[in-house]
Amino acid sequence: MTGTGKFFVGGNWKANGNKESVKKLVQELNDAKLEEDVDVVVSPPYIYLDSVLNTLTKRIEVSAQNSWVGKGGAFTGEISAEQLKDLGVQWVILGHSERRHIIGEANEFIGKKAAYALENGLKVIACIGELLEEREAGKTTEVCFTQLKAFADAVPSWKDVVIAYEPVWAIGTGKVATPQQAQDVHSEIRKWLAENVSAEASSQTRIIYGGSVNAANSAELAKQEDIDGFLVGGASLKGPDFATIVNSVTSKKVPA
Ligand SMILES: O=C[C@H](O)COP(=O)(O)O
Repeated sequence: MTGTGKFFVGGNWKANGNKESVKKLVQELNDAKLEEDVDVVVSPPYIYLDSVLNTLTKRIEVSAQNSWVGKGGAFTGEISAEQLKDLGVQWVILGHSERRHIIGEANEFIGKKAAYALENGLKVIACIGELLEEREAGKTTEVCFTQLKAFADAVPSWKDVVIAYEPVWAIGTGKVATPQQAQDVHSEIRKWLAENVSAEASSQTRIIYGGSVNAANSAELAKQEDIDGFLVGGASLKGPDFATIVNSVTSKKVPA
């Protein structure tokens, strides 16, 4: 089984940066030479979204790192999907492991967020992935499928959803999954989509990998048939490194 979707690379800046470093990063991205056949998205912290939208090349789309579960209102500290849309934001990352495991967001809540974001015209980067102890207990696919099902139960369509498989043990640790480890899970996710959603969702939904992706390891990962791109954390804070990861799409074209 192989996906047919366009290669996709997202840069999740998390809660990093300040006005000066964001300006520098935007400049680096504007100067970068990016392969054409890749969807490129960056995700700055909320407070920099507006300035990034106003200064970043339109070649690159912009994502929020979270959004509120429903209509905006009396929810102190939250940002609604309507507000993100109003600003011109095109994407939102939902279900990131840092929000699941540090903030405590649950599957059903995340699924509702995805449905509400889609309903309001945002595209969704839906994150799933297992903890180290879950992998060691042989529960990787069980955990991923449970998280996937929560999205599937809530969203009306997968057309505007990209799935990011991010094993938690690989995030920010420098311990990247091997290309084979990532490929095995991606292939299981694609099979799950075929069996539980539709053949169309299975072939067309991009399944991207996240977890210690960098400029040195992205080409090998990109060669795997079910890896349709990346969600990059730390390495997305350096424009030239992020551009190298985007351009690893060229190794996809070389038969592995
Ligand atoms: O959203 C991105 C992931 O959490 C990966 O982060 P990382 O590349 O710093 O490991």
